[in-house]
Amino acid sequence: MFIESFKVESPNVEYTENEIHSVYTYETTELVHENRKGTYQWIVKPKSVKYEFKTDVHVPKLGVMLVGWGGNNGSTLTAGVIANREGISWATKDKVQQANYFGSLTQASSIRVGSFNGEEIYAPFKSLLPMVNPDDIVFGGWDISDMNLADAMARARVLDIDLQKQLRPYMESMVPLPGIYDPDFIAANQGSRANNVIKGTKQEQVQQIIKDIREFKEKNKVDKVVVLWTANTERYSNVMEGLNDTVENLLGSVDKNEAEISPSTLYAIACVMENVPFINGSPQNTFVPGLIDLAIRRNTLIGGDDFKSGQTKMKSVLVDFLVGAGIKPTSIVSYNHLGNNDGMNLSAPQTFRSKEISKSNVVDDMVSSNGILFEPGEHPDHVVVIKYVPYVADSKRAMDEYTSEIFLGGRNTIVMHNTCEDSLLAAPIILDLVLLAELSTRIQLKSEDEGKFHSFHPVATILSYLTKAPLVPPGTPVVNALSKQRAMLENILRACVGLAPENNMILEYK
Ligand SMILES: NC(=O)c1ccc[n+]([C@@H]2O[C@H](COP(=O)([O-])OP(=O)(O)OC[C@H]3O[C@@H](n4cnc5c(N)ncnc54)[C@H](O)[C@@H]3O)[C@@H](O)[C@H]2O)c1
Ligand SMILES: O=P([O-])([O-])O[C@@H]1[C@@H](O)[C@H](O)[C@@H](O)[C@H](O)[C@@H]1O
Repeated sequence: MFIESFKVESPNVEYTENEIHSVYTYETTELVHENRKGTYQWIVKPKSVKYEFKTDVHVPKLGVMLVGWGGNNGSTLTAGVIANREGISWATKDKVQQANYFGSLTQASSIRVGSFNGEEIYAPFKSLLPMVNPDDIVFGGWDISDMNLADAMARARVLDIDLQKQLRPYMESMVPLPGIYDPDFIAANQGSRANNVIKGTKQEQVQQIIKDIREFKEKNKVDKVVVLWTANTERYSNVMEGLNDTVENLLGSVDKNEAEISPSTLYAIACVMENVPFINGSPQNTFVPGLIDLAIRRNTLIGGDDFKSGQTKMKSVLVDFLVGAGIKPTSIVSYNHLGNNDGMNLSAPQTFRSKEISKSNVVDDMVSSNGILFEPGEHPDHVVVIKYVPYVADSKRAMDEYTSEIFLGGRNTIVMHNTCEDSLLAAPIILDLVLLAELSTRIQLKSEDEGKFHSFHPVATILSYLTKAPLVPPGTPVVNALSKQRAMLENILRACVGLAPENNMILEYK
């Protein structure tokens, strides 16, 4: 059965006018490796840690500024939110389609809250904690192309024509602000659209971004801004001592107009200096060490990298299933072709390499979790191929082959064809990223060993379900298995309202 909302009644949860305050016992383990009677043993000790969570229930008026606003993802997301807000429906060749938020975890998925009279009871994921209603988001942003959002939507060739016609009046007045353009970091084929760029030194560009954010906030009277990069994939920046390895060196390099500081890092510096969350939806290493340290120093949320939308999302499910079932993946070949501008940009070797890295590392944690199947350092053959085929446009065609070893020397091969409508899959993920980033900045926590409440670590691992290459604080394990990432996110939000983690035991019926 599905319910629309619920309230937790517990001595561990207090709802006040300003916050939800919960006391939560975190059950974990402590491991020791000790010499017991002459032999070393791994000892696992269950451990309980008391936490308190406080969630500010005042949902802000949220402004979202997209870098690459005029792109396929940016225009599709903007269009989708307007269509939902205005309750637009449109004719397709099959039926009259209503706007929806399908593909958004926060807007279209559910959680189990218990059972009632022998029936499992589920509620909307978004009913866990007060979240921004996406219909209320004010969009803005930057693009190196000056095309207005209505024309950008048409250029993207993602949405039905009848929908586009109804949206045009809302979007034609939306024009991206000039962006920071550096041809050295994206494919040369992007140069023809770069007619809307910020001139000046890197420092002047950073200051312009800061000014843009302030003016956007003032003009739209928003309480908070979140900035998200959905611009083209850049090549990796070289990380070098003295250049970008520390805060001082990074900011010094900007002052010296060092060529190796990328546009995405400049946007991120501006956001962190302005205490505005910055999320990287692409695979490049925007977050060089100096920037991570700057975000930590200023306690400003950063998150990324690279939306996990289709082929890789499936991979983080399938490999988790195989390894979890004791089946040994030995060869993974991921091919796809696409014909949008993203694909055209990725046709350059240096930008493709950024994507190849994020699409390849996604199985590392699952492989290293099973020493029965894999020797230390052993991993499946893993190949990623991306081809640019203009005709298919945004309708990316992914073809995967997973070969595994099974019982008694058997072989299992899974072949999959997955038509991922890239922007229609990515847009809801962008929405979740900005909504969850905003929510997480309203949560404070404190363990029994800590004297005062504090925010989550600025490097937002809570967003990892939505990214191919989760950005984590130094020394933190990277988890890519989709089910674990979703469980982590849901269980943290459950803890904020004093609900135990979903353990799927349903002992009541055992
Ligand atoms: N399913 C998906 O679509 C998906 C999944 C994962 C990652 N991504 C990443 O998301 C990004 C956007 O994808 P898309 O399909 O919307 O691409 P797109 O090419 O349609 O849009 C990118 C936009 O960014 C603009 N741009 C480029 N450099 C800029 C800069 N420095 N400042 C401001 N604007 C700039 C371009 O003019 C373009 O309008 C890409 O990096 C892509 O790899 C997409
Ligand atoms: O998320 P996913 O479908 O695995 O990966 C996608 C790639 O397959 C595609 O080639 C690229 O253009 C998209 O930006 C996205 O990164």
